[in-house]
Amino acid sequence: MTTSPPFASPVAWSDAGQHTDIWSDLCQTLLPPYINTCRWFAGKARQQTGLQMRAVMPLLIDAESGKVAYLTILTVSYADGNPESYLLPLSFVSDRATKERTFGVADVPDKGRIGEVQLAGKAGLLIDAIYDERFRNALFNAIYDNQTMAMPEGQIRFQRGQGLDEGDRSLPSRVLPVDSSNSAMTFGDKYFMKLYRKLFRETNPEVDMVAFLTDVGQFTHIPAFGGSFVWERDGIADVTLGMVQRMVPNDKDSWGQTGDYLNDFLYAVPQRLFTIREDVFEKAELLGRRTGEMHNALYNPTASADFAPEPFTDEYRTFIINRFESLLEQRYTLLIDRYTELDPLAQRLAWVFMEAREMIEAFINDFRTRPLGSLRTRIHGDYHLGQVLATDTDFVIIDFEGEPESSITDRKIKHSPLKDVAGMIRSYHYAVSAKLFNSAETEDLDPAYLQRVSDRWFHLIRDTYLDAYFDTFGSPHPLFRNNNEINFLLLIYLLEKAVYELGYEISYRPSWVKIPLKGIIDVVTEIEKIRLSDGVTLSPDIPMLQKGLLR
Ligand SMILES: Nc1ncnc2c1ncn2[C@@H]1O[C@H](COP(=O)(O)OP(=O)(O)O)[C@@H](O)[C@H]1O
Ligand SMILES: O=P(O)(O)O[C@H]1O[C@H](CO)[C@@H](O[C@H]2O[C@H](CO)[C@@H](O)[C@H](O)[C@H]2O)[C@H](O)[C@H]1O
Repeated sequence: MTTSPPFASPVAWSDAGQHTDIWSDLCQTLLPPYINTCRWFAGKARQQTGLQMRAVMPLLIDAESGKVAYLTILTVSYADGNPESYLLPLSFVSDRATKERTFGVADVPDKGRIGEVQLAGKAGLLIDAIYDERFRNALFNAIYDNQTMAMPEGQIRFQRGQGLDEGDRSLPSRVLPVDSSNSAMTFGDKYFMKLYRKLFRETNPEVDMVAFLTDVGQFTHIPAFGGSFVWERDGIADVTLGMVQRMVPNDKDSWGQTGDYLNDFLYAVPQRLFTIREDVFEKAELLGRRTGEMHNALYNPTASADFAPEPFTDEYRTFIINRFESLLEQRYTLLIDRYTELDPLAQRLAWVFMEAREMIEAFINDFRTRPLGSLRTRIHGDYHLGQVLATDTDFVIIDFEGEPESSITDRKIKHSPLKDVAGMIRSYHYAVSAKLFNSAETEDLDPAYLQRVSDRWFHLIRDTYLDAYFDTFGSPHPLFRNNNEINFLLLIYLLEKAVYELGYEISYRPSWVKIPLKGIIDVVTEIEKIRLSDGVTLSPDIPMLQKGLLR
């Protein structure tokens, strides 16, 4: 990624920390196009109105040469809604470094290249510093050494956790080639470091969830905690910048493992054979059990207020209803804006969703008054197959950061654990839909046949997962009052998750939009069944689901 002519400034890279001009110039030139290519930048689908440099924090990355990188915080403003802040670490690699055969331009992959720059007459490349090994090492060693670094504003506190072993300083590192909401690095293939991209003025929930699950819940199916680094300022809430965990040796996550199993399934589909290997059921059962154990560990009536279980209060109901309404509003607006870019099937599904608006709103409204005796606790919050690493014989659950779209305060709200269960059920639905509807093997098959087969696979795996999950609680359990409440809450959370996913896919993977749309329509079909058998709950003047539009 290059620009021509290169960005030029009379200021040398090592002095740039004191010069605000260079940063405001970069915010007008190289940085906006760059961040719009990054997977971690969530504002791509929104109308951006400006980019400002909020903070510039120097970090010494090479003591001998005095080289620095900068941890910068960018604030992006939008035509609608609140601004967002992102962490972008920056490093400068001079052309000369390449000639001297030290770390150089050629070592930086395309996705890390921000643009060519000329600083105080020195030509080189401005890069995302995670691609500079010296920067990665500086972060890791600062955690190992429990350093505190004074910054122009406040300080960065690096804190080592129990999972980081003595002697493991200065390990070789690399950036993991995963495309996700944050950036992932490994050290000595023994430690995993996550650099948070979207920042909030609050401790990241991942840090307190992992601490609670390890110290109080004694839950062992998460990676051991290796430390964190946090930006601290007087009188302002801390901002978590990154975290280290033990690396879990795994071939793939459960999304990849389920995808492999689905390949076997897929090859038999054109021959009209329905075959699911016993291993697939065993894995779904084991995952149901591990999910139940995680929720048992999070259910602790004697825990401090942050984690103690709570009933379904009016305040919570209002929170869910308001969130649902604003999610729906945003999603309908996004769908209308992007409608012409959708493929024909997605367009038909989008119509059914739009026609179902009144029914969905009436269902959500029912949540306001329905008596609920179940309880709420802290939960994972963004639970799906990609958040579960598959080891040889078991599972390890990762990424307790919560939903990337929500504020940190909202991510700490207690929910029924069924919200996580709904997340995993949605994920099984995603896995089979993505495989059957996006593969060459099934391209020529009748879509109605594919849909039947896909639904059958999904229902069998979902029920296996659910049975194993509920078995871990024994019966009855204070978290779940009765089956009626379980069914109602699952529907609410399934619908909420699918509506959330719709926005996620429009922003990140438009060709996948039909998967959450189908998920929404399936839940609305279930709601309609309730409505037909219970004329009292929902008003009869609301139109029925317009499935005819799918033809
Ligand atoms: N402790 C770990 N050990 C090994 N790999 C991990 C570990 N934690 C995360 N990963 C890998 O990094 C990817 C991204 O991590 P995740 O926590 O999901 O980040 P994000 O918040 O960006 O979604 C995961 O999908 C997984 O492949
Ligand atoms: O893992 P993240 O915290 O970045 O979560 C976000 O990205 C997920 C995709 O990577 C997204 O998950 C959706 O797609 C998955 C398949 O790729 C599927 O298994 C999930 O069920 C579906 O929700 C997640 O919603 C988003 O928050």
